[in-house]
Amino acid sequence: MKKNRFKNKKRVVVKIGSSSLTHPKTGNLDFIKLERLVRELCDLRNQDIDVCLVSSGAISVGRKMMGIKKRPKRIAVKQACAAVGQASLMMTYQKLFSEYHQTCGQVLMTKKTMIDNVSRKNAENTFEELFRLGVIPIVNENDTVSTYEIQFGDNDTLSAIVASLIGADLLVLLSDIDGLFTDDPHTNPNAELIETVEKLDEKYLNMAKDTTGSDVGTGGMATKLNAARIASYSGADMIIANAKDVGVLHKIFEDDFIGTVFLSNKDEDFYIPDFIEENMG
Ligand SMILES: Nc1ncnc2c1ncn2[C@@H]1O[C@H](COP(=O)(O)OP(=O)(O)O)[C@@H](O)[C@H]1O
Ligand SMILES: N[C@@H](CCC(=O)OP(=O)(O)O)C(=O)O
Repeated sequence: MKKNRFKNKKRVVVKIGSSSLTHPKTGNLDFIKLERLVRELCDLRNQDIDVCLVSSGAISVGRKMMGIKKRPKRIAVKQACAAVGQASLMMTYQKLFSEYHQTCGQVLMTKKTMIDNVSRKNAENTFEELFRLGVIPIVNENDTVSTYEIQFGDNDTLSAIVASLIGADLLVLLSDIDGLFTDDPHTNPNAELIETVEKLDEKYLNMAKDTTGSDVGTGGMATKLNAARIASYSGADMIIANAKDVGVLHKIFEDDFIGTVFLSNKDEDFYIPDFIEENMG
């Protein structure tokens, strides 16, 4: 891989998962982690990089606020949790971003937003305008209205779709693990970290299990590889890195980090609505 590959990236999408935003023991928000994340993102903005955050956590935060101990299965319960949790999460983000004089905004999407030509174009225009104004959009799935037929279901995929929509050149998935391993390290202690994936073929897809390492995560490594496929076709590099030190974000731009890099392989014929219809219909 070329040295300094990430130094000149202009538009980055950063996704953080629920398990990385909350303390595993209590399920409460990890304010220190969030504060550091926000500082890192503001510093990227200060370098004139367009930044978009895809943040999970609505359901887990809402679940905690309403004292629901078990992971909800019923969709209506998840939606109610998301209604409460998303508002609270945004309040926290706005407070933290304002400490760095950074404006942020909320964008909630469903699969319909991307399939319908008018709403997709509107979403694209909104993102462009937010970037022009120097705002950091914070994206999540619109969980409160998104039933089975219209949901992405996981934010790894959503973040790649957003990266594709806004023409990002880098997608970073901050996870509870260092990157893609040869097998799930939680079940196989001999699993080894893969540093670079040049071409995402069967060999890698077979390594990624859909098991999640936490009580709040969705999709495990399988959805991350799906995201890598979308990002790569769209012309964005993708990195999986560990959210335990969110300082990894500036280290990426300094080319000095631990993680898995999926190199972009732009496909000029790649058209996101077709991909969604064909693969997630
Ligand atoms: N090949 C693999 N390499 C790394 N992690 C894997 C692999 N297969 C499955 N996993 C699991 O995926 C988990 C990360 O996905 P997930 O729990 O959805 O995290 P997040 O909430 O950070 O998105 C890891 O903790 C690990 O248990
Ligand atoms: N949209 C959901 C998160 C879905 C999701 O992919 O969660 P995660 O695996 O924690 O990134 C929420 O905000 O609770």
